[in-house]
Amino acid sequence: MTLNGGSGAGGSRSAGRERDRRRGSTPWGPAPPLHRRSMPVDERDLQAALTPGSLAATAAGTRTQGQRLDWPEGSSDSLSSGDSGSEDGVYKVHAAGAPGVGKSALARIFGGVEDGPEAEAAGHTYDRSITVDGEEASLMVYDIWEQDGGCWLPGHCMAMGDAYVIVYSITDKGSFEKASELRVQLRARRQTDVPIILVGNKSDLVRSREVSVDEGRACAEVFDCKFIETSAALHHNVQALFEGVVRQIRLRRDSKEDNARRQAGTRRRESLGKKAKLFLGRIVARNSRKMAFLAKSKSCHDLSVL
Ligand SMILES: Nc1nc2c(ncn2[C@@H]2O[C@H](COP(=O)(O)OP(=O)(O)OP(=O)(O)O)[C@@H](O)[C@H]2O)c(=O)[nH]1
Repeated sequence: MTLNGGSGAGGSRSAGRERDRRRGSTPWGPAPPLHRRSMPVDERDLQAALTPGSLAATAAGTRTQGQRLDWPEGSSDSLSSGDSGSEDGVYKVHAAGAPGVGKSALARIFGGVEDGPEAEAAGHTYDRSITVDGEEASLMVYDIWEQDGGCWLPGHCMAMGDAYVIVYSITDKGSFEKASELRVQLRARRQTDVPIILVGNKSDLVRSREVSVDEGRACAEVFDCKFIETSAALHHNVQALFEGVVRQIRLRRDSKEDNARRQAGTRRRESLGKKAKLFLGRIVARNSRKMAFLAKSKSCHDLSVL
């Protein structure tokens, strides 16, 4: 996030920033008039905000305020009364990446916060309810990744996310390499199958491109995550990114439920002969491994499939 030496959490956070490390940036115009959904946080606020109760309360507050939160253009998103699928009702999404790649810009677009002085005061956490594929989801996007590659609360950042958006700038090879590092660190910390989306931002800066689309896609395939290129400046693919995040979380949730159902079914079939059971199990496992491999190797750019 572009943070001037302001007050509060934002001010202290920005104190050690090395602004000249930012690359390929051009000023961009104000965001379309959206409802603002952000809040300033400091470390204590964040600790409190991370408790399941307060997250649920935030989500509930979002709904009771009854505001409609629209994407910029041509969106089918709307506020509805349904529940989102995460345990506490809010999907927690972390934006990570090297300095100056556009994490804050993307988060602010999601939160509907306009660029400029208002954004400086807005804080680093953005919540919003969106409807994806006819089902409402509440998202809390955390833009709290520090420039030294850590986070205000590293344990929390790595442990509490329902999804991670690892951003690099297509104009900065170093940020691309950093993204791979982060991906490795994240997988080392998170044993669970948490969705990670690799985001090549600043796709509008075509002349300064240092990372090709193919390199981005290949990296996502190697690291087993999803891939999308965005331009926060042009608001290009930002909606697709956050809708994709929701779809990825849901797909994993659904696949866990399927597995649980399959296991329950297996227990019911215990009366079947042992040999037949083993035989069927092996065929199913072999097929699903094959299918998973094929799907993974072809679909890193498709955020609507696993
Ligand atoms: N041209 C262009 N500039 C962008 C884009 N996204 C962000 N920027 C600019 O890049 C600079 C850094 O953006 P930020 O959103 O502050 O980046 P960040 O990753 O949050 O940076 P830190 O908070 O320092 O980690 C700002 O000047 C933005 O206006 C983009 O898609 N295209």
